[in-house]
Amino acid sequence: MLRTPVGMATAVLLGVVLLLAVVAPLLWGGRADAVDTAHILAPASAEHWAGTDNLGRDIFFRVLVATRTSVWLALLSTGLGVAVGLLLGTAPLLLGPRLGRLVTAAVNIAVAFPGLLLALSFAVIFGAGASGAVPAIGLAIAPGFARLTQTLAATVAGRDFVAAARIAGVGRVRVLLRHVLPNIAEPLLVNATMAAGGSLLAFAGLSFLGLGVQTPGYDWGRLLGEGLNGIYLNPAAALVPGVAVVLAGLAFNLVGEAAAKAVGPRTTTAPARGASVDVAAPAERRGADRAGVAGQDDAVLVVEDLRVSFGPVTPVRGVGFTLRRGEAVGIVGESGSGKSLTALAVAQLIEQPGHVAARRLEFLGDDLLRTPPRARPRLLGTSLTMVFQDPMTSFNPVQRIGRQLAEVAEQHLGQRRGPALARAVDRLRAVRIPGAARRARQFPHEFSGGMRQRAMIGMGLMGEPKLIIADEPTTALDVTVQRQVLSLLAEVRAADDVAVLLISHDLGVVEQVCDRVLVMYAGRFVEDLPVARLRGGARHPYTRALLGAVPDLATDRDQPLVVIPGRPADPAAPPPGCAFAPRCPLADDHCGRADPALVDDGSGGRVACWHADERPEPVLSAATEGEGR
Ligand SMILES: Nc1ncnc2c1ncn2[C@@H]1O[C@H](COP(=O)(O)OP(=O)(O)OP(=O)(O)O)[C@@H](O)[C@H]1O
Repeated sequence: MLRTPVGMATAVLLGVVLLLAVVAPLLWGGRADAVDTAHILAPASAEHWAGTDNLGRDIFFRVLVATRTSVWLALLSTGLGVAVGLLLGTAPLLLGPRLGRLVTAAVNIAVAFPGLLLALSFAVIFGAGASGAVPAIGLAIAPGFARLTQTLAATVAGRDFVAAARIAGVGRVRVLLRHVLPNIAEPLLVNATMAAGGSLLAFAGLSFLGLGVQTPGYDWGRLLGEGLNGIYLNPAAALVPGVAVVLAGLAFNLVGEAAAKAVGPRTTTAPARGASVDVAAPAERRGADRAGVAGQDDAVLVVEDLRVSFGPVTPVRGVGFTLRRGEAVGIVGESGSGKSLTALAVAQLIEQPGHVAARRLEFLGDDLLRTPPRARPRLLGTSLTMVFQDPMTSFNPVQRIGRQLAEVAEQHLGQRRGPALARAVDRLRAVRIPGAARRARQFPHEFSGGMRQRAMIGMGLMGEPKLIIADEPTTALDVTVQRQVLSLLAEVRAADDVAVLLISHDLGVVEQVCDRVLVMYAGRFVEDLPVARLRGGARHPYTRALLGAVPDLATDRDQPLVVIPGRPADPAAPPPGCAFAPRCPLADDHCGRADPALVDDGSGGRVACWHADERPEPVLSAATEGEGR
């Protein structure tokens, strides 16, 4: 913005205002206070450009000299308002959801009062004078700023890189300082600068009403009030301080945009390209013992009867599976079937009002449900890596890639900045990022989607992850890059014996990476089978329907695409009996009444269907309007 004529003019204007605030009292303080009884209330003239006041003092010089008091008091009250607003706005993040809700409610009530009314009320409470007006205006602008901060912080707090940081065990304050605030700095700065312009006007208003600066002190508001008394004799006496207030306010407002660009250019320029992976978790020393314990039965993750609910709605309704060292398991299913919630529940990332319950939820032998909440991030942060889908939210856009990787080593391995950065470069090299040292100094938006994903896997390798949870990691990538990323995942898995839980709606991706497939429908697993048996050996009508809906080279392009008839079950009202029954051509009355359990078939698979052993007619129908996935 500084390169544009308007931006430059605004910056110059603010520069002049600030310069005057510094030098005017030094240069013209004497002339502004010089009493000239021979020229009392003189109109504007060549000698006195804005006339004189009732003591014959030059109004123009008084306006110049008043710049310091006006600007200084406005900045002071803005600083106070911003500080209080930031504290209130970030309280929900720091205090947790319950106390946070109280603060949010208080802020919402305060925002409902008009700012000017608040300022006037506080000014009366604190008493007339600058020392009362500063906190009055500060407290009046704080609620608006708090609301803005809350909204912005909540948006950023829900993004994947924050979830990633939380898995990695980064504390609340650090998450706030390193991940949340830098990403909301730009709009906050714009708002703060505009608030300074507003404070300037508010202060002028209070002084004008006699509640602000008191004699013998003076600011623009006071000069404006005095000038208005004689406006018919000397309009310039009111006009000049009025113009000063407007110009200075305008300068603050317009320059906010330019300042914001200077502070956070990366947040505004980060483009969206490709998907990405998130978080990392290294292993610390005790991870080795833990692996030994887990090694007895090789189980990395044991899940039994896992349920995730939001109030009366239970989108995940009792799922169970075991993941062993080096094993790759895929969860497939239509959108909304509960795949992501299952993964988030394992990573302990379900937020209130969500509730997670399970008969067993063990990671590397530790009972996650019995681990105190404070210890969970530490436990997971050392051995769990999460790879998210959304390319825009996986990395913190305002931190260099190398720094973000290094943070993991600093946090969990206790490494110093230098060695942690060296390790970050080494890990980037390990995931085949060309020019790793140079790339480590770049920001996420300078990486392509595929590179960002590889970098995220590299972040996972900063330690020694035992489990990688990848939630649709390649959905946003083109086929070539997708293949590279999947190969990398497979390599990491093979090299370090890492277990992989891959969430995908793409059966092809699951087939490429996984040993086993869990087919999810309406919050339950309906089939669990080895990948080798997926084509040809699937027993559940839903699994077969999913397979039938994937076009292959033999698919007749002249025919409409095959879809699964009907709509996925509503998690708020799952049908009684088998949830798939309303869409299943094999369904009978019994299916509509009784929900089949997931039963071991004795040959390495499990299926939940009353008709699993029947060879059904195809459950597919041609696509019709309003139907489909
Ligand atoms: N925070 C939440 N509050 C209430 N309901 C939620 C919440 N998060 C998810 N759900 C609901 O839970 C169900 C399962 O969501 P989930 O994200 O696990 O589905 P999914 O199978 O991963 O789908 P997709 O492939 O589209 O991500 C959906 O119906 C969703 O609307």
